[in-house]
Amino acid sequence: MAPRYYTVSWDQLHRDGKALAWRLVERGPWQGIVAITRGGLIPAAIVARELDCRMIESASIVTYDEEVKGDPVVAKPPAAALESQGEHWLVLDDLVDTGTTLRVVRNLLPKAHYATVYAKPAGKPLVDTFVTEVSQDTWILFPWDTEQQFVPPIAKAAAGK
Ligand SMILES: O=P(O)(O)OC[C@H]1O[C@H](OP(=O)(O)OP(=O)(O)O)[C@H](O)[C@@H]1O
Ligand code: HPA
Ligand SMILES: [Mg+2]
Repeated sequence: MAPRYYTVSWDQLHRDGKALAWRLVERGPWQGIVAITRGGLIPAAIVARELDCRMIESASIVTYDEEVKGDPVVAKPPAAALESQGEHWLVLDDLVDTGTTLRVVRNLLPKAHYATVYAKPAGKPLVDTFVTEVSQDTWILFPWDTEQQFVPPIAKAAAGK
């Protein structure tokens, strides 16, 4: 398990998604957006709203079971973007970590533009545009993977109560 966590709230994700849209608007116009499910779906909705884009395709690459990594499998190819090899399409994901997922999609859509909200160093060469970098040993906690819960006061935690 990764020793550090970077917790992202819904508000922060919305702000960071809009910051990504600002960077992408000047690179358009885009034929459409390919959202990499499932993590890319919410950033894709935020960016699509800001870029006034209504053509949304999806690609499903299954790699992780919670925090355990396996071999990537294309569970659903981005059919609408395949013919043009992704030219003028924007591929969106929530983050790039090792780059395994984007490497698979890049093989399918070599001419697309690749964007993520967050990026770790090993995955950076695979992404064209991102907003925030975190260290490789940080696990990003997204709002859909977490919930708020009670935390005891510091004094009680320190006393082991
Ligand atoms: O750069 P990588 O090492 O490939 O890791 C990044 C990918 O891992 C996560 O998806 P995951 O496979 O967990 O599926 P999910 O989006 O359905 O949660 C994340 O949403 C990225 O798509
Ligand atoms: O840091 C991460 N957070 C959430 N999902 C992930 N999938 C790969 N890396 C991560
Ligand atoms: Mg994902």
